[in-house]
Amino acid sequence: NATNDVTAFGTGVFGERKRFEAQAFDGMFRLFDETRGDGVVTFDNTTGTNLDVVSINKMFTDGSAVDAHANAQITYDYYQDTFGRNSVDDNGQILISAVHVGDNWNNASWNGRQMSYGDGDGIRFHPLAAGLDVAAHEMTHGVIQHTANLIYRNESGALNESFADIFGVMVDRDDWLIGEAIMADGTIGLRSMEDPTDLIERRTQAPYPDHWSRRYTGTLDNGGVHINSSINNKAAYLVSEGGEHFDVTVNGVGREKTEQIYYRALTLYLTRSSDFSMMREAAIQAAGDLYGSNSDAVAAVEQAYDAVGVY
Ligand SMILES: O=C(O)[C@H](CCc1ccccc1)CC1(C(=O)N[C@@H](Cc2c[nH]c3ccccc23)C(=O)O)CCCC1
Ligand SMILES: [Zn+2]
Repeated sequence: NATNDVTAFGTGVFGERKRFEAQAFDGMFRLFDETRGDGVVTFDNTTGTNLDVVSINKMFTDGSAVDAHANAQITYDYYQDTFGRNSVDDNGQILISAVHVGDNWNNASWNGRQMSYGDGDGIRFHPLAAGLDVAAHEMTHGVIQHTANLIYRNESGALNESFADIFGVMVDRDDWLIGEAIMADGTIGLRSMEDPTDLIERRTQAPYPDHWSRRYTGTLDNGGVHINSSINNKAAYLVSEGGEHFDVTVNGVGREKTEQIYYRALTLYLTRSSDFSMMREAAIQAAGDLYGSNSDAVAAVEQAYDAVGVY
């Protein structure tokens, strides 16, 4: 209840000071924020008791816990402020984050109920909770689950992954890279929406594709869900920023219109089995609904999907 809500402080993985809502209880403090929906809660997976991360005072020193908690709050606020959505289910579902999952685990995940973050091995990855775009990526899987619920394999799965990347970079607004803050191996990020072929995908050791003709057609990674997502990522980038791609010129319409177009397509028009071609139609329809059927936005969407070879 409101009386226990406190403002607490902490230092993130990279030492930056943060301030966030937490809760006082039994003379201690815990990473449980009751001011957002039914709550934002963060726990340390190593304690095994599913207890929220606690502190004897208002200063939290577990960097992963501080970052996971603050990033979940930022992502909650993004969905509320940008789309009027109250958490992953639009009904205030509690946002749970677990940190220090696995043994130097070089990954993160959404398991249908919570976000989980590995500490990374310090060679390939820093603690993944430090990535705001990672938290937003994981929470967006929760949003997708409660909306189009795109099947997690082949083209529908690549769209699932692409939406998670799109809203990942929209929350962490500074660039079009996923994971730029958490790479320990000197690469610029995990994936680039601006130039997918700048980076190599780990399983196939191939550059991420930036055109449908370069799609992965194998069975690894559930049919390349983290690989072919880059085709739709490039299209979304072009809708927003514009550019010349495979001899097609796209006149971008900016991040504000792009995030509204993709959110409307995801929540109103896509279904579990939607493929890339349906993604094109859904984005055209959403852009038309929002900005008019003869708008720059509709033109940008058509040009962008032409540019990546999706019709
Ligand atoms: O949410 C997701 O799609 C990814 C979840 C992966 C997963 C799936 C099932 C069970 C456990 C983990 C996690 C992220 C991801 O894109 N992982 C990629 C890339 C990757 C990260 N660490 C790796 C280590 C080895 C190979 C690939 C990877 C993957 O798992 O493919 C998202 C943002 C950053 C990490
Ligand atoms: Zn994902």
